[in-house]
Amino acid sequence: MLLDIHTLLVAVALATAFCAGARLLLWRMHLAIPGLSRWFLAGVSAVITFVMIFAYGKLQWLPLLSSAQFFAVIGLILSWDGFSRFMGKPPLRSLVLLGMAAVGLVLILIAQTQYSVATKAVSNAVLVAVLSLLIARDLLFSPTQNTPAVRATGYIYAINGAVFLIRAMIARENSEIVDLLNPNGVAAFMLLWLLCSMIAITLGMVLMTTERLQADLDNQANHDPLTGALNRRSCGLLYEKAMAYSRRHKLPVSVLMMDLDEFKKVNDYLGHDFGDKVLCRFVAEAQKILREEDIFCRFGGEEFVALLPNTSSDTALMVANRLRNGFKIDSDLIETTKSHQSFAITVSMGVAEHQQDESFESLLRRADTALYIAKDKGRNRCELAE
Ligand SMILES: Nc1nc2c(ncn2[C@@H]2O[C@H](COP(=O)(O)OP(=O)(O)OP(=O)(O)O)[C@@H](O)[C@H]2O)c(=O)[nH]1
Repeated sequence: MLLDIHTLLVAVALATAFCAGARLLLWRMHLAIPGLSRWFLAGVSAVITFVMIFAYGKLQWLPLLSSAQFFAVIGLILSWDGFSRFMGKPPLRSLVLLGMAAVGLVLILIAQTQYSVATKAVSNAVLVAVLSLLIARDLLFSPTQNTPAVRATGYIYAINGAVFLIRAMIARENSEIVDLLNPNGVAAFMLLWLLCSMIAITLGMVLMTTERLQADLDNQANHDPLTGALNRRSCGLLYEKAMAYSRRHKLPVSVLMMDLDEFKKVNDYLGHDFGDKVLCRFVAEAQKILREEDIFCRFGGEEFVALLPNTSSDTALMVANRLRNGFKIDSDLIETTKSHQSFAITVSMGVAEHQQDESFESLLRRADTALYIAKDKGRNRCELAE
């Protein structure tokens, strides 16, 4: 197969420019997602790199080659910073600046003192390999974002690291052969790899962004925006599953139906915003006290439901009272800060254990009846269903 080096170089430069354009669009379309601006700037750096390599090919002026290497490394540092921001890690701001200054300085010195081409080729390849492997490590071993697109992008960076390590080894033996403008198989392979990896990485960035948007959508569809608790829609499915599991394994399962007391008064006297804060506090308290396997959701307004798998009514009543007391202590604090309005913010609960062959609706109805008995008996109490 005959591959013309200059045609390949033009193809890589064009593909890089298209990729930078795609990254610009990605960033402008999703300004709220962190890191995308860095990916675009990295794309611009890559374009500058190839323009400089091209110019070096024409002019044979060594500082152009050093600048190309400088921009290649800056591009990688910007990408790394972008991935860190995207994954919610602290940005590499100081590292970026330090890296830019150090690499720039070293490359300018190398260009001026005219070290051998081999030294430059080896040092540049090692630098690119190390940065690529660092990015790959962040993507492949992320504890929070282990998604297919993140892993796939991580693998591309890992392969890039390996390719550049091999390039460094070849450059140590023969610096001429790794020269991208030298028409030989190594240079052609390198240009082809750069073409493919640039497209694959940009595609990876697009897919990572799509995954993020999908996760945000799922989150919005399943959670109450005010308190962050699961909403009624998403709980339906989870409840069905938990009930089916308990039925199959003949395990007890109980339900807590909870309603904040005289919440209208809270809103009327202390304001709607304050009411919102009380709702959030209640959810925080519930999430602190309930177990991970318990399914807690905001059923609507100031009403909440929790399904407690593998829990009998006695234990459920104990949990309900613990939650009621925990929330009351919290509300006492609120009361002292608003001393001119003296009423306690409390919660009433109805507790019901699932009976054999009972439907979920009937279980909820019994818990609801118990809740209204608790309200009738003066509120701030938990009642067990018949
Ligand atoms: N701040 C705030 N208030 C809400 C929200 N959702 C529902 N509410 C209010 O909750 C109050 C519920 O009032 P009611 O149904 O009369 O019940 P209550 O005042 O709690 O009385 P009892 O349940 O009998 O103790 C209404 O005033 C609603 O406006 C919300 O998201 N934020």
